[in-house]
Amino acid sequence: MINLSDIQKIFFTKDGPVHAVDGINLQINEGEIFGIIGYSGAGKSTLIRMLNMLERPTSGEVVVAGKSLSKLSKPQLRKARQEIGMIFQHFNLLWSRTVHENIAFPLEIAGVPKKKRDERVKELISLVGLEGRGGSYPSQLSGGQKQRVGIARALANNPKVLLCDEATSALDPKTTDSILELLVDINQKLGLTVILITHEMHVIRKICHQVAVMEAGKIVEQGPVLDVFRKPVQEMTKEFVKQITEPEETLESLEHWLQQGIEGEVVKLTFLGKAAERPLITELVRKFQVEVNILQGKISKTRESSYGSLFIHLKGDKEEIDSAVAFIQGEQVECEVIERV
Ligand SMILES: Nc1ncnc2c1ncn2[C@@H]1O[C@H](COP(=O)(O)OP(=O)(O)OP(=O)(O)O)[C@@H](O)[C@H]1O
Repeated sequence: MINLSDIQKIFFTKDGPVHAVDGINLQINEGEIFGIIGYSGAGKSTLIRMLNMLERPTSGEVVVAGKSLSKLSKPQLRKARQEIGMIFQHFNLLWSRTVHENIAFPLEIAGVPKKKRDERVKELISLVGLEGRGGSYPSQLSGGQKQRVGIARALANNPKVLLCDEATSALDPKTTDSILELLVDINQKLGLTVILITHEMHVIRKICHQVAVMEAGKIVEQGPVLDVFRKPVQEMTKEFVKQITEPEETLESLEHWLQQGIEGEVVKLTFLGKAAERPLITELVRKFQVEVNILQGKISKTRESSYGSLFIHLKGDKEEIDSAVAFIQGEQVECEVIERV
C-alpha cells in the first residue's frame, strides 16, 4: 500500500542544513496499523507529512496506493490526497463551524452535492459515536470528542490510508484508550491502512501490528510488535520497551529487595503469547524444592497476544534452583538471572 524508497528531507536553515529524514526505506501493507515511535526531534512528523506531500522530500520516492506522489501534477495530487486522510494532535478543526459542518468540509471541497453530503455526514457521525452532537461547536466538546470529529472529517472521502500525527498525545489515558479503540474499529470495519506516529510505547502496544523505531532521521529497528517487544536490539528500542515492561516503580521495588540482601536468586521471566496464560509458578513449586516469592509482575495485552514480565525470588539449594531455571527455560519462557545473592 505504501512504499518509501530512500527518502531524505533536508531543511536548509540559517544555522545550516538539518537532515530531518535521512534515507528511509519502508513498506507498509494494506490493512496494517503501522506505528512509528521516536523521541522528539527524531523526524516522525516530517516523515508522516511526506506520505501526503504536506512536506516534499528532498529526494526519494513516495508511492501510496500505486501512485508515485512526487510525480503527480497539482490536480492529480489533490485527487490522490482524497485517498489519504490525516488527523492531528491538536485536531485542527474549524472553530466557527459546527461538528456537522466540519465533517462536511472535505466533501464540499470534493464537490459532493448537499443532499449526499448530509447523508454521508450522518453516517460518519454515527461511525465515530457522536450522535446528537452534529450542531455543537468544537469549543463545546471534550478533547476526545474533538478527535472523533477529526477522525470523521478524515474519513469523509473514503480514504484508503489514515495518517495519525500524535493523535492521542493531547488526551488523558482513558480518552486515549477510547480513541485507540475507535481506530482499531475503523481499521477492521473499513480495512483502512493506519500509520501513526507517537512517542508512547503503550499506543504501539495496544493497537499496532508493526512498529518502526526512529532516531535522528533514520529507522533503527522495525518488525512485528511482539517480536520487537520480545527481543529489542537497539538501545533506543530497549528504552521504549521498558516504558511498558519495567516502569519506574518496578525498578524501585526491585532495588529495595536486592538491597535487603536476600538469599537465593532473583530472576526475571519474560512471557509471550500462550506462555503468559499458563500456571508456571504453580508448576515450579510442585516440581522443585524451591520457595518462590513473587516480587513484581505485569502482563500487558498487545493487539495479537499477551506479553509480560515477572520478577521472582527463588530460594533453596543451588542445584534445585538451577533445575527450576532450566525447567522455566524449557517452557518457552525467557529467563534472566538478575542477581545471585
Ligand atoms: N520546517 C522546518 N524547518 C527547519 N527544521 C525543521 C522543520 N521541521 C522540522 N525541522 C527539524 O527537523 C528535525 C525533525 O523534526 P520533526 O518535527 O520531524 O521530529 P519529530 O520526531 O516529529 O519530533 P516532535 O514530536 O517534537 O515534532 C528536528 O531537528 C526539527 O527541528
